Amino acid sequence: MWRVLEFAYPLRWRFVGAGVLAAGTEAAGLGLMAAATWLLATAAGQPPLIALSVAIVLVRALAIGRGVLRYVERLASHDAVLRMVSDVRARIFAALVDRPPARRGDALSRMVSDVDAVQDLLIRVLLPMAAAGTVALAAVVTAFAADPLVALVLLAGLAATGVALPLLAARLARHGGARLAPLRAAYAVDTVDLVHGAADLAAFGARTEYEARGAAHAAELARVERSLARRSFAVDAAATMLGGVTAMAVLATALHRGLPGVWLAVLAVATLAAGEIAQSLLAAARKGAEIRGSLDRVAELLDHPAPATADRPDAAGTTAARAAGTPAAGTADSLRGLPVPHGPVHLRLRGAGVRYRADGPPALHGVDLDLPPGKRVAIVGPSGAGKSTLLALLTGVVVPDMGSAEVVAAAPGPRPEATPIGAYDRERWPAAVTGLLADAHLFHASVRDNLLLARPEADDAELVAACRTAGLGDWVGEHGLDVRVGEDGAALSGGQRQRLALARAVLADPELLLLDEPTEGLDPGQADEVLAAVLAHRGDRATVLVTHRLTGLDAFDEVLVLDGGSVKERGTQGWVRAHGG
Ligand SMILES: Nc1ncnc2c1ncn2[C@@H]1O[C@H](COP(=O)(O)OP(=O)(O)OP(=O)(O)O)[C@@H](O)[C@H]1O
Repeated sequence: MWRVLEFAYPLRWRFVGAGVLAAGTEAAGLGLMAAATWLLATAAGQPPLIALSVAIVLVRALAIGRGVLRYVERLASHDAVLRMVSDVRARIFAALVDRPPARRGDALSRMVSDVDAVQDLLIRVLLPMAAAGTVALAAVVTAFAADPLVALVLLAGLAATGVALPLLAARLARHGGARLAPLRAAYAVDTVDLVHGAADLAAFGARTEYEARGAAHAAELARVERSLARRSFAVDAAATMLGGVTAMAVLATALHRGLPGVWLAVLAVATLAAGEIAQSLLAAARKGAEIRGSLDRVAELLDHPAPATADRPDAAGTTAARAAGTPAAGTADSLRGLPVPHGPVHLRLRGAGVRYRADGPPALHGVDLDLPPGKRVAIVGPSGAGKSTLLALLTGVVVPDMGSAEVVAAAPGPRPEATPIGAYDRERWPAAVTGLLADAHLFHASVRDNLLLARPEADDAELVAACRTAGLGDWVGEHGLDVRVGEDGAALSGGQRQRLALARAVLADPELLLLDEPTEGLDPGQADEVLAAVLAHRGDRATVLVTHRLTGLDAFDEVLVLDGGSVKERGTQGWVRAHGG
């Protein structure tokens, strides 16, 4: 909680203002009850109207003031919280972007609810607690002025309702959350499996079994939720009863102490009202217990920016940032670095190795590769050989654990001869090196928007030309650029999806184009045609192609065969021909 509250510090006066308004609202409510009771009790004695006029004005003022205060308080508290949350959201987003894709999914799916928890912490937990605590204390102090013993009884009643019961409610909520979380997770997994896997479950006759499993989890979840709801209602009922008992105890004490009749009425009604304010702490305590996990996750994300490769505490992003002399990854600053060179770049891998897990085998090791401007390299190898990892080194998403991945200076200058790729401005690095990478994502937007991502200033003619190069020219001619592609390209066929992703890479037109199996899903004839068109478009600029097929590699200067993370063979065009390409 404290880590998250650091974001509230710059807005502290706004929060103090919101707290004062919240306390004012509660105080106005309590004052209204007390003043109205005094007015009714006094009016029963039929005094001259002049004796009641102040109370009448006060009741009106408090009745109107309470509504106005509540409105202004809502505006002020939400304004402060939304300012703070936008800051937290930006920091979390930056931390997530720096995570390796493999570790983003879970954090991403939770991000929305976890950030909402930050909002709830202030609006539903801390501000109500501060307001209720202040007003309850003010009520006790006021009662003290009437009679110390009455104040003591009131204090005991309010402490039981506003402290002991909320602690119990928070404990129950924590305990309940721990029981519900795995059941809800299982239920969510069942639902996703049943919806996304519906076709496969039907194809393998497993639908009934999966439905039965989902129904069993749902029934168990409902049973646990019912039992927790019963306990929670019992606490609510105890709080209501305690409010009544406190009011009666206050009344009895006031009678015993011989307080005047009007005071008896005012104290009894005001005690009931104060009890209600204390009861609102039950909801705050429950909410507090509910959002604990979310706050821990937010704090963890803010405190420990993820390394850029999976499960390696001291790798990638942080190494890159250190090498570049920039702050650690996870902050927006980590995206800044050296300016990306204009014009052709010369990249070089020397003994480069990557290890995703400290206790696992390296995904890549001892790889040497020279990529001067204009060179075309093909990387072939079986699945899991490390081909995509090699491309990730060139994009700077992954930083080598062993060896180096560097940019070689074109001419001697003030800079060192070679600079790590990770030292460059990550936002702008794609101008030098980018392409069609593994599992390219298509956005739930139009063809045009998906393409413009690569080059926002491109005009329609350039978009259509890129589509034509990728073999999507006819389709775009027929459907236009404004047709929407669906979630991750779901409205397109597999081949169209792949071609659109390729067109985007072609449009980006970097100095070094990376293509990770760009023709996957196309039949061999089409694949050769598309690859030839892309290479023709590239002209004499550098390209690295990852492929499973040896055909069509005549146009490449070097072929690298990767297996088990290391280079097993390397050759030139002659090598390809000798291997039947
Ligand atoms: N984010 C990751 N976390 C942990 N291990 C990973 C991660 N990415 C890849 N690996 C592992 O590293 C090895 C190399 O993977 P890589 O994706 O580079 O292979 P590839 O040659 O591109 O395979 P494919 O042809 O199937 O795409 C594999 O054993 C893979 O399981």
